[in-house]
Amino acid sequence: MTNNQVDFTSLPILDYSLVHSLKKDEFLSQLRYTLFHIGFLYVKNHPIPEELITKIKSYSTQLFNLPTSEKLRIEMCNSPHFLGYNKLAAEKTKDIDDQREQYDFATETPYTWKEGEPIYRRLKGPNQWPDEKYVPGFKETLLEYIKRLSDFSLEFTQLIALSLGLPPDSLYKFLDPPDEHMNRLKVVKYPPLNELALGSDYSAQGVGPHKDPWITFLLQVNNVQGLQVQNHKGVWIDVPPLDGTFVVNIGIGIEAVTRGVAVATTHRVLTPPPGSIPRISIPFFQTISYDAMLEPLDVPEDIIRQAPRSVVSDADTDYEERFYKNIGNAQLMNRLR
Ligand SMILES: O=C(O)CCC(=O)C(=O)O
Ligand SMILES: [Fe+2]
Repeated sequence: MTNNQVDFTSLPILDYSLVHSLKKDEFLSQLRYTLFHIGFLYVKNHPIPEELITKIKSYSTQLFNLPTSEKLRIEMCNSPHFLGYNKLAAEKTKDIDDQREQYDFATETPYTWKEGEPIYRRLKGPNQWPDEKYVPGFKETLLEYIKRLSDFSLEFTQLIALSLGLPPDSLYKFLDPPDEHMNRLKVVKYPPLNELALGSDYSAQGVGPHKDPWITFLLQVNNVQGLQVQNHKGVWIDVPPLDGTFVVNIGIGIEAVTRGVAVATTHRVLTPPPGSIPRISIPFFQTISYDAMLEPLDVPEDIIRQAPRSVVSDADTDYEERFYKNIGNAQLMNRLR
């Protein structure tokens, strides 16, 4: 650990209203500190309308009450784009089942892959939607939510660039052009331990330790705790749900292109304790272009000098190695495991 390494025991709460005020520099300096030392933050007074969030929260609960036949009709295994429903424990982290049930959705995108193109481009294509008779208005509302989060996340990447002394649109070159940019989102349910039928297996994981690919904006839907991030000593720190906030976190792609100055932090989700209601969350992933090359940006020397490094992590590093080599293939392989 270098001298200027600062550890953390909770996450900062950044006030987005400063961004459109005379105090923008104050926001940028708090953001820079957070990127150097934590890579995870809450943001309050963000631009996503509260009525939209209330609707999305309500739909997210309804999705898990759909008839099983309807869930299975839109199962992810039908989709070459890895969109749709996944049963409990269909995914793994570090070879251990993740005890969560989920739907993956994305910006509605046509399927344009042709024979001869890289196979990972098949990841792009349309959603599988539940029948509107079960969730009237869901499709329109979710697409509106994805659009708003897409705009917010683009603005946020400008702030990251500015805080690191870079031109505001520096990170855009790693994204697809706006008319082809497909962002992804999951609606996730983590049942409590007593509903998992794992006997006395108290090692159940909601999601195992990992880092995200690029940048994530997480909505914690209800008041059930479970998300934790790993600080520099390797200690797991709780990230409790806070009303009116998103949790934002930096992934390995942004860490790579900022020369390690913005840190990607390992996180996990614990299974809720016996007797708890299920935890529901909605992570939105701004998606790096599958064709992107992770060439490092020209971060000014004085910024690089200020940034500490050396972090303890329980995340799976194989994924990172694959990711650096070929982003499209890494994303695809991550799905096929
Ligand atoms: O559900 C959460 O709180 C976080 C989930 C997560 O880390 C992920 O899906 O990458
Ligand atoms: Fe994550």
